[in-house]
Amino acid sequence: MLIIIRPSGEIALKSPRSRRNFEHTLANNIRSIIKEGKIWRSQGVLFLEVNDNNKNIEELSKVFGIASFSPVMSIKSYNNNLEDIINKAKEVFAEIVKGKIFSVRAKRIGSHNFTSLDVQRKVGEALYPFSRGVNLENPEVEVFIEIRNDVAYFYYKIIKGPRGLPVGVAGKTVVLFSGGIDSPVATWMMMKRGSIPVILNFNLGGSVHRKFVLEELSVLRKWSGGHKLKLFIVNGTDVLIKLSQIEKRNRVVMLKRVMYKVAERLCDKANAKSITTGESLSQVSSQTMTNLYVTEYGIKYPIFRPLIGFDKEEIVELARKIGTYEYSIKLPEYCAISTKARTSVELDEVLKDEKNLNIDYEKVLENSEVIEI
Ligand SMILES: Nc1ncnc2c1ncn2[C@@H]1O[C@H](COP(=O)(O)OP(=O)(O)OP(=O)(O)O)[C@@H](O)[C@H]1O
Repeated sequence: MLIIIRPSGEIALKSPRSRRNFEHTLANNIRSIIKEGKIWRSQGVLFLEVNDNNKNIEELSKVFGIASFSPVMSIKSYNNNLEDIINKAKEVFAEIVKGKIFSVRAKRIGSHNFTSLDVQRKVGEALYPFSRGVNLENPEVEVFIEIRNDVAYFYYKIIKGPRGLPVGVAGKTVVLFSGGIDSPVATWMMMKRGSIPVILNFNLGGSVHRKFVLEELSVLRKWSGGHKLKLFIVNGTDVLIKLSQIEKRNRVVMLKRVMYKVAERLCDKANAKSITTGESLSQVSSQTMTNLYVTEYGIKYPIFRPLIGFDKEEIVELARKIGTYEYSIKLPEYCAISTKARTSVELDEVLKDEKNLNIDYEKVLENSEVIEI
């Protein structure tokens, strides 16, 4: 089976060098998902040749960097002969247009002694007797012919990809991953922009928490362009016990600060250049602008919050589409940390608490469980 894969529109807008790199990463990602066959680049698209029974093809709709793809039939070296194209079109499409109102769409790259309009008209005429008529604006089925130099491709299915950029082109980010609804969506958004997530979870609910995090990550793994996901699980209850030494009103922001600080150490270790969270402005009291300012004060890496402007309904909609929602909602409430924060903590107080607590972030990270998914 031959498949034509169209990269996201924005890849085509890059400089020739970046475009080549992006397409190359996309091809590698596809290769590691499809696991067999041949893949090659040609004039802005990728071609993939695989066994007809390859079930992994469906996974292409989750590969970032793909705008769409189509299984195609092709004829080679037809010597600029429109008759050959018409005959092949009849062979491929007669059954598809049978009893239906249809339209033919044709595109061309290269020099030929006919135009795309000629192809549409002639193939339309040839298919007409099999059909119920032609309607260019509102057909029941569309059939496509794409002529690229001396090869003509025929297809009738355009399957959408998720667009975005191939995972791997944008470097690594450490994601603070709670297992709630938001952070899996934030992880997905960063992968959509080409970043490889390194997952950091503070376990606050023992084996139940661990189980849901792993399940959500196995869903996200389907969107990772074949890249393995590395998960670091920190013992969050140990941290909570330490935090019982400070005033209740500062604990939630302090816990978040500990998370950011450990994430900072993990960035150093994993060569990641940013931290990502699932925070959305003012969603809960720990996510007010003041509290976010205090939480991230002095952190040396940029903090990305891809959901900052989203409301909960929008996030839920995305979580459903991604497939993590059904696991996130089962995560018990005790794993949510933000319910009892003051909306505006004092930076000086928190910095003083931090000094007194004197947590060894390096050690916290060293003691984490590391899993590769
Ligand atoms: N246990 C945790 N381990 C790692 N990161 C966490 C943890 N709890 C919270 N975070 C990070 O802080 C962000 C905000 O968490 P918070 O509990 O305040 O809000 P939330 O809306 O419930 O987020 P989520 O739905 O992702 O749990 C999370 O999106 C995540 O990035």
